[in-house]
Amino acid sequence: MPAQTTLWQSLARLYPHLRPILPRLILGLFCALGASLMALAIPQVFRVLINTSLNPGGSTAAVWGAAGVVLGLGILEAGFIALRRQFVIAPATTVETRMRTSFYRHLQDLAVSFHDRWGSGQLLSRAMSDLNLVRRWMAFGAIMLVVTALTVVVGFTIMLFTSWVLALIFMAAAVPIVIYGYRFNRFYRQVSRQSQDQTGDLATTVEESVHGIRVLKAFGRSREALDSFEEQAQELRETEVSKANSLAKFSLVVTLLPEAALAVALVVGIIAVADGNLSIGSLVAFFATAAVVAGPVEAVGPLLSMTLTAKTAIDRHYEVMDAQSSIQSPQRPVHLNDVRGELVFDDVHFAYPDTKEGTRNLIDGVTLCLRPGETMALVGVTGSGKSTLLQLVPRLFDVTGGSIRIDGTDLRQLDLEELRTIVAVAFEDTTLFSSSVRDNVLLGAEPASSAEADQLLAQALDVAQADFVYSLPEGTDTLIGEEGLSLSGGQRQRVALARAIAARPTVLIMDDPLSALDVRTEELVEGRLREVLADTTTLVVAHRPSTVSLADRVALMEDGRISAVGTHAELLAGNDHYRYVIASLPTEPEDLDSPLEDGPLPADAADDAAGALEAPHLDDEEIIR
Ligand SMILES: Nc1ncnc2c1ncn2[C@@H]1O[C@H](COP(=O)(O)OP(=O)(O)OP(=O)(O)O)[C@@H](O)[C@H]1O
Repeated sequence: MPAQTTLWQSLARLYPHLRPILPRLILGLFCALGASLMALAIPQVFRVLINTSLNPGGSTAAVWGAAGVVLGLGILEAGFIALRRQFVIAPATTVETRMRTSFYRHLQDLAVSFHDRWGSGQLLSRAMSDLNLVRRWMAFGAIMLVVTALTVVVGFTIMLFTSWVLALIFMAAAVPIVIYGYRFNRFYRQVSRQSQDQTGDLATTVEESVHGIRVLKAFGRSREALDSFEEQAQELRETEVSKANSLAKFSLVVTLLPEAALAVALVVGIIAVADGNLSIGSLVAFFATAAVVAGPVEAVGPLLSMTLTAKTAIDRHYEVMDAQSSIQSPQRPVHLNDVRGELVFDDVHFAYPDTKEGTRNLIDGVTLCLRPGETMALVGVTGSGKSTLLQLVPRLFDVTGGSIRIDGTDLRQLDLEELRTIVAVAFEDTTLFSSSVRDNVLLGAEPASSAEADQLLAQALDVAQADFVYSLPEGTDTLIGEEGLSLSGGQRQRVALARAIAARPTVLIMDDPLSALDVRTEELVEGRLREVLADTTTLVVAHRPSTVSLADRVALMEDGRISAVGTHAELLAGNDHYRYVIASLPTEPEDLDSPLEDGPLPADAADDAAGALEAPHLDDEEIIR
């Protein structure tokens, strides 16, 4: 539940963003005020004109003079309005862009656990529509609210001096408006918050459906998805209708009551003129001023609603901006020179934040040592926490107990950016960005020159067996579409693997990144990886015996710990649980789409598990380190 704040507290949070543009906003305010004063001055010209020049014996020249003054005032009013726009629009869009950029930067900094909790649509609507609302309020709402208030005060003062009796009648209408406005404010704040949250939920639904369109179509669930979307859209519609109704009622009260008061004032005014207590010119000036004041009074409803919506948008913005990243660089980071790549897990414990109390930690005392340059496969039954353990290395999550060290230094002592240069990750679920193959592959690389970039790109694509990119329409410059949807699963995996390789990491973390490759391509990739990344320490989650057999050693994960470490052959020979896990792994790739997919399976890969059974037997105790 978000913390409740008052309108002023919420608006005050904008001050740091507004400070740099304050002079221009103030100039804009003066211009808006100038425009209002010009409008208010026009009735005074009428008063003078009617009371003097239109009387018998009045001069025609005075009428022309008055007309000229009215025209001049009108031109000045229009000029002030144009200047107001000039002063405020550009700086307000600058503030909007800056706020949006800092919002995006903050999203990048926030830990994965934050993104696990928040729907993407909620973040999207905060980044786009909420900041748009804030900008419109800054550029128009805030200024007009001040100008409206001042115009009403100045206008009412003029009306008071013109005829205090009529002015008090007009003023009487303000009492019920203020009372009703208080109720409107409370209701409208709630409903506008609800509507903005529902918009975010709806955006999440659209995002998920577009992302999962293949699954929806394949399972024939498009109809159900549409029904659920319609239901959400309907809820949003109802909220919007109740928002609009509440604003319409408030606007009605704000318009009707002053009009009714003016009707009463007209009767009283005419009687006063008939009795000789008020001049005709003053009566005309009073009503002309009332007409000028009526505009701002009627605008109070929409302006108030705009302000309340902006308040909600500011609150929603700061709910994200106030979230602290639980994973940060230390104040005084340790810098590692010449990293060798020894990776040590020392009694590592971890539980996800939403884990029920009293449940055993998912990672419950993992102790493991990877020597520099070693390739270690991580094996375990599904759900045993292998992927979770890998995510602790680049600090996507932090350990809740124990430590992970690179070359003897706790990861938490390293600068995050430096850590993520040392460690590169290739996930099974590959995310490619909407840009060229080249940009995707070189995402984590820091080449010194474009020639080096070309070389890195070619080498990474070669190692990942991703030569297919050269036959794409624009070669490596081909845009691979939103999240690489235009590529097949295996192609995407190879581009993502090339990305990890191009980063030239000292420690490479791979979460079953070759699952979509056929065994022979996988073997080729592994072979080339060994050559190119001979000094790279690699920890790879393996779901196939073929991947396992290519590793120097294998670590077996069981009940949140590493229960055995050894070569594939050693473990097969001496560990029942390992044999059980290996037997349950699929031997076939999930997606045969490589250029070599039609080739025969190499005999050694096919016979892998069986052949290894003949390996010598070793005790678990003997092989664990
Ligand atoms: N972000 C998360 N928040 C909460 N729980 C999670 C999260 N990610 C995974 N889990 C839970 O942690 C457990 C281990 O998941 P993990 O993906 O690490 O297992 P795994 O051994 O890699 O499984 P598999 O072999 O099927 O990929 C699962 O029960 C899963 O539901």
